[in-house]
Amino acid sequence: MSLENTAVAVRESEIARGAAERPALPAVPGGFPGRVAIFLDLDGTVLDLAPTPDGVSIPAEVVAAIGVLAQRLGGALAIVTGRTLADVDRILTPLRLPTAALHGAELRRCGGGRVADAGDAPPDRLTAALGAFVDARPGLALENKGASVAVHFRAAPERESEVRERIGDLVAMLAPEHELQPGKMVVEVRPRGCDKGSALRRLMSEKPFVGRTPLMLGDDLTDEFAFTAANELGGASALVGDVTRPSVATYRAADPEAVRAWLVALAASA
Ligand SMILES: O=P(O)(O)OC[C@H]1O[C@H](O[C@H]2O[C@H](CO)[C@@H](O)[C@H](O)[C@H]2O)[C@H](O)[C@@H](O)[C@@H]1O
Repeated sequence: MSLENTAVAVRESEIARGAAERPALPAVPGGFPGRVAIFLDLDGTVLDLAPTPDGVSIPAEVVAAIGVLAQRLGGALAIVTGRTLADVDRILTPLRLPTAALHGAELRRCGGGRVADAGDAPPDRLTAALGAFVDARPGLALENKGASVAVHFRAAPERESEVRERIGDLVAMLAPEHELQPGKMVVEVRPRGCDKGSALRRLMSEKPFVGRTPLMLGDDLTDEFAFTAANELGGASALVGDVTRPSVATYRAADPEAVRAWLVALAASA
């Protein structure tokens, strides 16, 4: 069965089921009512989590498989991530895929055309206050991404509630046009209204995605926006990892290794 003609059906009854009951991502996405479009989150989905943002890597054969799939789908394969576009391009070199970066604040359309910047950077006074907060607490790290800024506490997990509380207060005081995006051992500040769901919908409204059936793979809270969008557009979604929290995802995959194997197998299938 060719990828173009295969698919996955969304079953209403699967929505919000527990992870254990969610069916595994099919080896080949069968059952979609039309041609598929694939949307991939990176960290925790395609990439194993690492101690620091720079510590991630991806096997060359997986990059190659993603490239093959993108070509086979007529370009309808996009990255949907909290990372910057520059980071995505560095990690997936030499690919230049359609990408919603910074939770959708940066958007690159298929063909590498126009990059839309939907969000302003948080004000300097907020970044400075976050920097001072992080500098005073060993184990915390600031990741300044332009339109979005992240405070990582992976090396100091005991500081989680302090980080959440303080950043919440600072954003309310200094950057009310931005909002908090919690993630894995991280709290991010992103432009209000920029989320992965809006980004997926925007890509789906344009060639070569328009008219296709979206399948979104992700692992984190931020991916729930995109799961909802994919499901509502008649597609499906897969939650990656040993996740027990409620989710609207319709499928599951055990871990990033399983996702990488799935991509390689899909690319190898005729
Ligand atoms: O949307 P994603 O592609 O999943 O990106 C989400 C964030 O990923 C990165 O942070 C996470 O991964 C790091 C490397 O594994 C890990 O050290 C960190 O604890 C995780 O939160 C990235 O640094 C962020 O900018 C992304 O928003």
